[in-house]
Amino acid sequence: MIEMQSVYKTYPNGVTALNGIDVHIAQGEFVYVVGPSGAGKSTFTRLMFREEKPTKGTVLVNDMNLSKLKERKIPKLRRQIGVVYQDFRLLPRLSVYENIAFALEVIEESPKNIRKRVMDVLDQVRLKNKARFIPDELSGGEQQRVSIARAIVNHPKLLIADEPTGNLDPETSWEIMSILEEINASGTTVVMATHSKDIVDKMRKRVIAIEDGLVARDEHRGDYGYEA
Ligand SMILES: Nc1ncnc2c1ncn2[C@@H]1O[C@H](COP(=O)(O)OP(=O)(O)OP(=O)(O)O)[C@@H](O)[C@H]1O
Repeated sequence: MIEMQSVYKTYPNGVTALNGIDVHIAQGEFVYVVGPSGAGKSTFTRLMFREEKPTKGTVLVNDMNLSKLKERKIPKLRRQIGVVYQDFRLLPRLSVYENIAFALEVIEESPKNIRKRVMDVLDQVRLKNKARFIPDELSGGEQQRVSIARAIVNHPKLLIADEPTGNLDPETSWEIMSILEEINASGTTVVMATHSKDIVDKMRKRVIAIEDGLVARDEHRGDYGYEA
């Protein structure tokens, strides 16, 4: 599902964030990406949905070669990938329902399908009763659940989460993790960058550690490996 071969990324300001990454992630895996601040974790995940382009090397996602992907093909790639950020990134003036429906309206789904899909994902993230609320009326954990619902409403094969629990307290973080686990159990590949030792050590999944732009460790049922 994701293949990186000798991937380098140097930003225009001269900072080299990735320094020769080789990684293979199979469909259905759950992968934590860990490592010190500034090690290249976000850059690594941003390459997967063509938010960034590699300076050198090959990035394949769902059999698409992202190094060669034409601009006009990017929407097709993004429809297969859901992305969740630390800061939720919801549209503040739209309701919960509208924030999620928006992702389907842009791909011209029928109104009937949109309604069904939005209500299904709201059920999945346990927020059906808050469909009419606006983001400001929700707790941080609820906002993150809306952003997860928005990310999965299209049935993506891949869900990328960049520190999804970074702004949340431990209890709320566990709610988010149980939802991500359910999504993964239904067959979606999940790649999650995190600084949470607690979560990584308890959930025991594949751990890819990035240090200085290189894969320093890649273990199945790995641990966080750094001090909290
Ligand atoms: N858009 C950008 N332009 C220039 N340099 C960048 C950009 N994004 C990241 N960098 C630099 O690339 C390096 C890797 O950053 P990245 O955000 O990938 O690390 P990270 O491991 O995700 O860090 P953190 O855990 O703090 O989020 C850092 O030195 C950072 O300053």
